[in-house]
Amino acid sequence: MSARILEGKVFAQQFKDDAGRRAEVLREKYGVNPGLAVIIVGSNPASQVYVRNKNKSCEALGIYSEVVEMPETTSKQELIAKIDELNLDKRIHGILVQLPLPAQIAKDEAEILNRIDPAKDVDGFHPVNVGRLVTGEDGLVPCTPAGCIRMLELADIPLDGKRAVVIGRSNIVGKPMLHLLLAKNATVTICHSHTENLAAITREADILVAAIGKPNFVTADMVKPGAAVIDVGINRIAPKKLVGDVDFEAVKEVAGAITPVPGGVGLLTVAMLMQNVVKAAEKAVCK
Ligand SMILES: Nc1nc(=O)c2c([nH]1)NC[C@@H]1CN(c3ccc(C(=O)N[C@@H](CCC(=O)O)C(=O)O)cc3)C=[N+]21
Repeated sequence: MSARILEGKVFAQQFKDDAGRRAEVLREKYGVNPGLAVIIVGSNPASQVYVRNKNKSCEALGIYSEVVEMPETTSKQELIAKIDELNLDKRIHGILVQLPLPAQIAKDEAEILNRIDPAKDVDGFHPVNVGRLVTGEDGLVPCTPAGCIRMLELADIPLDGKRAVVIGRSNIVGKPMLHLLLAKNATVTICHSHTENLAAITREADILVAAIGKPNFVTADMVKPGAAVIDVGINRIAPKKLVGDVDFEAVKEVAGAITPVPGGVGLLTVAMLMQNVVKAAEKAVCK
């Protein structure tokens, strides 16, 4: 039997509708419109879809959005000066520095991201927000993992007591995913490039999250029959061809539920970004 396809747009639309209603309340009751600033340094082609989808979503929800384009050769000091300016800007409730950064400042990534006011850190990458996630305090949660968890809940896929396996240990997906699944009482295992016997571990997963960045990494023999498979990968294998980390055609015959790429998790990421911008604006208003 073929798996249930978890269509990203169905879930993303619900998150965006909710963000739109809350933005409307902020405008009507407080005269405040949520605002997002996206800083792009240089031109990374992989980032362009994301920027396009973010702009479209902001427009649809009436959220103010500003794209700050800085040259490829921007120095750390120049980027930090821009962040400082946006930290003080009253119209801006969310700041996102598009990753990856160009080579000459890539090594300064942590210092740069840590400069963003945690209250405006809509990516949830600042150590203050990471700490809140780990301890279970309310904060801004990274968009991709947050979207995956909300989708699993809306899709009625049980997490409590279940085995969840995350492949990938990035700060952006793998690690926050671990904490979100743990908070839902799943038993969580993280696998990564040094994991021995990876397939034996993934075959135990009731929920399998693939965030590796390698096309077709997860094959059908690695999946437990009936498992929910969440594909976080976005791999461009040709100018117009996007694939995930999961061998979709084969795995959908084994899994119970699966997300497609495109049309899956990517759309949730954008929707959760809208939620985070609105949340940051709500907190700013109620301070
Ligand atoms: N600070 C920062 N935060 C990020 O969250 C971040 C980033 N930098 N840098 C780039 C990556 C990539 N990313 C995507 C989000 C949505 C889609 C997306 O909307 N994908 C759709 C459309 C695909 C298409 O139209 O080709 C889909 O998968 O269906 C793609 C890619 C966020 N990232």
